[in-house]
Amino acid sequence: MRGTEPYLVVDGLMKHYGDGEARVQVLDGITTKIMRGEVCVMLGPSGSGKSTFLNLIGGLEDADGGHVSVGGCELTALGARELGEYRRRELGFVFQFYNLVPDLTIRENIEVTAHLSDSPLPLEDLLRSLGLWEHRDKFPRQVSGGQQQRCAIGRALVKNPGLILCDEPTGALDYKTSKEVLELMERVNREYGCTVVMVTHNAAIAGMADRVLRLRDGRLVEDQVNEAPLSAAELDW
Ligand SMILES: Nc1ncnc2c1ncn2[C@@H]1O[C@H](COP(=O)(O)OP(=O)(O)OP(=O)(O)O)[C@@H](O)[C@H]1O
Repeated sequence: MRGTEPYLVVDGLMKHYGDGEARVQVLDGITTKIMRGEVCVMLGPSGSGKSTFLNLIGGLEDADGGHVSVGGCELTALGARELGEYRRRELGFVFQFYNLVPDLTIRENIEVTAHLSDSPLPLEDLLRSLGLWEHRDKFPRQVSGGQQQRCAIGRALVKNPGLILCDEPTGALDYKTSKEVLELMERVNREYGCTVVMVTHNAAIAGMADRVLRLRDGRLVEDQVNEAPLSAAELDW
């Protein structure tokens, strides 16, 4: 559901780790513009810098050079406190291994982040929409991996964020459950209008993207708009 307004603007983004012989240039001048409401899929081999890219956009790490702006807010100019506020207001994160709190129920895992928002989505509607209503009082260990990932998506979404960053969201799931989670992400994007940036090893997932980015050795070797994305249900691998 791509709009026409640039939402995530990345210009000449640089990041390295280590010094001297141990120095690794992880991101080497990334420049792209992602429109509001786009589903953007980033592909690239292991070690190409995908997670680092997400961490910089998510304000979890500092860049060495270049600029990132999200919804008109220049991240590289923000201090630690303002970055925390940016994450709270604008961002939802979804990880490969769900990262749920084991001692909280499914409902409570989502409720915790709802409290961080000034305008959270209604919890009951969200639990029903995620297919988690009947599991709401269970603990994460009592539900399947797919249900745990649905809960993690709910936790990211309940804040009603502008941007959802997903790092290998289907990496730990089987084929059928992966498709269900991707269909949920598609619905979330359509219904709530949030921009989605999804990092994955699975090239087939690029079929549902409005924009495909491909990283190799810290450089963007592809930045392509997909004029006719497939629905998540049509993906196959
Ligand atoms: N905190 C760190 N300190 C030192 N090197 C790091 C650090 N984080 C990442 N790296 C290195 O940066 C490079 C890119 O890592 P990154 O995790 O961004 O790649 P990736 O494309 O997400 O890989 P994968 O698909 O395996 O998750 C790798 O060579 C990695 O070893």
